[in-house]
Amino acid sequence: MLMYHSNVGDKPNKNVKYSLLVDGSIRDVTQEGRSIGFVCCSKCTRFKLIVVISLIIIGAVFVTYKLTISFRSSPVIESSAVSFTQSVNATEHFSDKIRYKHTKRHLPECIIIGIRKSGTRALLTYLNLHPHIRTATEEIHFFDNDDNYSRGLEWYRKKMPYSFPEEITIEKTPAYFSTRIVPDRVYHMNSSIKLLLIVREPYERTVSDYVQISMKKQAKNLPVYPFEQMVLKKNGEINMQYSPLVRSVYHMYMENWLRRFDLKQFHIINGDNLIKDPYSEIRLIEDFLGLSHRIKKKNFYFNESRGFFCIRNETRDKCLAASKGREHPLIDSYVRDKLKQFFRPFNERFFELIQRRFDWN
Ligand SMILES: Nc1ncnc2c1ncn2[C@@H]1O[C@H](COP(=O)(O)OS(=O)(=O)O)[C@@H](OP(=O)(O)O)[C@H]1O
Repeated sequence: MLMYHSNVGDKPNKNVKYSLLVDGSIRDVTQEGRSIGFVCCSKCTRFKLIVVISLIIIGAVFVTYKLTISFRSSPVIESSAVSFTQSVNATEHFSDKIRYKHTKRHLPECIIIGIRKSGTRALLTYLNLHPHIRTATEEIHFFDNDDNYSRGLEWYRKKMPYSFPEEITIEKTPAYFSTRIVPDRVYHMNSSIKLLLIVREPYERTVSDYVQISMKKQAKNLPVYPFEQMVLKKNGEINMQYSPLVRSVYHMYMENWLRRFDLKQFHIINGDNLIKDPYSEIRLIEDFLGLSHRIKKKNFYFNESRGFFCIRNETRDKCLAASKGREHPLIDSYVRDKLKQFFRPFNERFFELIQRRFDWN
């Protein structure tokens, strides 16, 4: 039904305020909307015809727009049905299972390459709040695992969530940062990819890595030794064979990545700050990815019992799994100071490489 101001008829009827186009004819109505009869189309002026045609075009554009929106909001459940409760508790899995029309699986345009135990899961979970970011739920280990890599890029692509072309797909596998072959392989896939690297104070990260490995050993009934015994040799020297410690010597790995990629392709996230102030770190990432600021302060709330930030939006309220934010053992202060001292020159080298400092030293 289309309305416009009317002046039809030989003798203007004061009651007539508008005419409606009904089935190709024009019907006059009063301002109150009462119909007072049909007026023959042949009396239409050229002006009125232009107005009618314009309104039809506007209507057609509006209908097309509405149809586009409805395409996007009518998901197709791809595999097993997921209940609403599941969707709230495990939204990342949920987004993997539903497929919106006009979406495809895309190779990632951005990868979280590490560093292990620096908050990579929290980072991915937070970024998943953004309406233009799609994240792969699992760590895919494509570039660091020879078997997976030999399956080819098509295998990798199929591990990605469905996304619209304008959305950014992100995968995280923290082992990428410390695996020598990975930069070459990533470069081969996409030399202009964006890389997110989250780092944490190296001593804290080492302890976190130790705790993770100890828990896994415990679960397999394997013996677990104190941290101090693992990081120091019997003669008191630092045990450079201990992998959680070696993984905190960031500059070695960074040098390897910078052989392939320009520093501009990296955004480095302060993992210690992500714990304290996730919102400000996420804003910087939105800028780096060229996205509008859609993740808001209100999406984060501090959960007292967890001692960490959790997230919420209209559909979900989520804290990370209990395996994130584990209690750390109390470490002998002599060993702690010795390790911090040990990391100092390596940290300096890392700061030089990334042209930025953290307050670790
Ligand atoms: N919001 C929130 N909730 C819980 N935990 C948080 C959060 N933000 C950052 N962190 C820190 O993330 C640390 C685990 O890092 P990763 O996710 O990179 O670990 S992993 O490499 O994927 O295993 C984890 O380390 P630990 O404290 O040693 O468990 C946390 O300190």
